[in-house]
Amino acid sequence: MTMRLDYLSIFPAYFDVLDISLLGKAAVNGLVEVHAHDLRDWTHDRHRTVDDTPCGGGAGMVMKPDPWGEAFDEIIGTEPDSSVHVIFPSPSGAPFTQSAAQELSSAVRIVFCCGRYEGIDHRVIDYARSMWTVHEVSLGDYVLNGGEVAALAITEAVVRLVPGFMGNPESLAEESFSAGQDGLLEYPLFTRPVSWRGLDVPEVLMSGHHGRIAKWRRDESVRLTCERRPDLTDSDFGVPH
Ligand SMILES: Nc1nc2cc(Br)ccc2s1
Repeated sequence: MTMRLDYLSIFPAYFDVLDISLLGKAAVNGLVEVHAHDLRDWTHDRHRTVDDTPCGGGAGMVMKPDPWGEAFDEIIGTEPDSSVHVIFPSPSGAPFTQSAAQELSSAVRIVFCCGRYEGIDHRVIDYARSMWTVHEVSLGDYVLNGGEVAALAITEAVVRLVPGFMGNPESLAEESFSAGQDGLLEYPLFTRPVSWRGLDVPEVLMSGHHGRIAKWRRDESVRLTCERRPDLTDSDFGVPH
């Protein structure tokens, strides 16, 4: 099954980067198909205008609905289809999570709508909700200049979970937030040399005692999660299962 990814943006060149590294390889072996589109291709005036002043006043500009609607008609179609996932990165979106990435990794089509300026006319999102499965998502409590960087981050989080993408899918099981980690942060990692600039690999990791190593790793994951992400902990984490 090939996952088709479309990107609508006034800066489609942001997505040239998807031709390199693992993502490029996935495209080559047919796992994903990437299409970036310039929203201005659906304007009809000499200046290829995509924005206008906000109704009700206020600073900045808002993206006009017309180009988005015409782009949707051509890229996605005019019939409702809940199997199409349309993602609007937005500072006011719901936090994007690893479980959302996991769910999206089985999608057949994902369309990223990258806003600029102060944002997109809300009717575009309302229209999209009437047609497809829409996700308004945020990557964190900070504001970017547009949705493109967020779309790239979401793409990477999703595509790496597509079956067949990662050479060694076992490595996914032990990552932060993965189910295999019980949603805990990943433990610290070490490799050779055993001693480096006066800093040594924890002895337990060199002991060859798998039970002790597993316990050390679990304890470190719980410690890190409690320290850095108390929002992820619940009363159970303190007590190893
Ligand atoms: N954190 C985020 N900031 C922004 C800004 C714009 Br403009 C569009 C999308 C996003 S996602």
